[in-house]
Amino acid sequence: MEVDGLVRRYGDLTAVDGLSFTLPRGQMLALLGPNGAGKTTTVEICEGFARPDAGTVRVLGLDPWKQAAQLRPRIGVMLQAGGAHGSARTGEMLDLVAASSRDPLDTRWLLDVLGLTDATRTPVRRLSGGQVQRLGLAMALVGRPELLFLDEPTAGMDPQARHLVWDLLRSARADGVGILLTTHLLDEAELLADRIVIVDHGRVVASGTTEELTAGQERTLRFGAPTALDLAPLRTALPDGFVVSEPRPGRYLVEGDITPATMATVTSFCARMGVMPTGLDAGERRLEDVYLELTGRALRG
Ligand SMILES: Nc1ncnc2c1ncn2[C@@H]1O[C@H](COP(=O)(O)OP(=O)(O)OP(=O)(O)O)[C@@H](O)[C@H]1O
Repeated sequence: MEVDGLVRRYGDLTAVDGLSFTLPRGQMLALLGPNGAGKTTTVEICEGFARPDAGTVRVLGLDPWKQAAQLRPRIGVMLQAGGAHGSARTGEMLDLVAASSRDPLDTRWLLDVLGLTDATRTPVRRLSGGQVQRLGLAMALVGRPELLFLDEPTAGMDPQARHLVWDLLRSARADGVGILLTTHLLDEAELLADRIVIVDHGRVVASGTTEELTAGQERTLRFGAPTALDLAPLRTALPDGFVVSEPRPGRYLVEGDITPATMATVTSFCARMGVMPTGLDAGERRLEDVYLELTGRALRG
């Protein structure tokens, strides 16, 4: 899937402002961004539900707006609201979607995999929030899509359901299914996605693998040990330019270009002193740190 220079306006508002990214077949890409960043608008255009004002979009080699009828049977869409009729029963709803696809998965098997067998005869409106989400995922998967669009798929799910869904998405990807995921759960993106695209104000502000986004030389190393250690041997053992201090009793800080050799020096110093370092931490940046640096901490409307 290729999105190039995508623009979408609503009156005076430019919701998507020249957005570009690619999703290779069989990979999982996470679109991240604050509320109102333009993610849903982008995904709707890729699904063929909305028309772009400018730019080009190719999904499975097709133009999603002009060739929507050809594209639809090849993609699976999981909507935030679930997309199921409230009065239909869970099993009936899934059967209905299955009946409209050429080679559907076995619906009983799918309900079982998603832990919905006991809810087969339950009207959709009586399902819990997490069950509705799982039904939505079943509806997206039942037609054996080549590409899956998932809008916050695990929002409102308990940890058990979330792990189940993650496993299911990993096995779909292993079967060659491409996945475009939007999520506000940065640990979910970090855990699952091959590539991350961070969007703000309708533009890409960063993209790459988690490792690429969080890369950079660490500048601090912290560890805990008994208070008032004699730090002179550690200072001697470290290269010039390193600063070693005990900013709080029992918490030690090493500042400089932290490398594996720095770690080794610190642990062998501790061994010589006969102390056990605790919480040895090289100030590793997480996706959340990068995300907040790029998009700020201010709340969005
Ligand atoms: N049909 C519409 N008419 C007018 N404005 C719209 C319409 N759809 C979206 N917008 C506006 O476009 C902007 C982008 O919205 P969009 O739903 O794409 O953001 P999002 O990144 O998906 O946000 P969220 O994380 O809250 O789902 C927002 O300011 C939104 O209010």
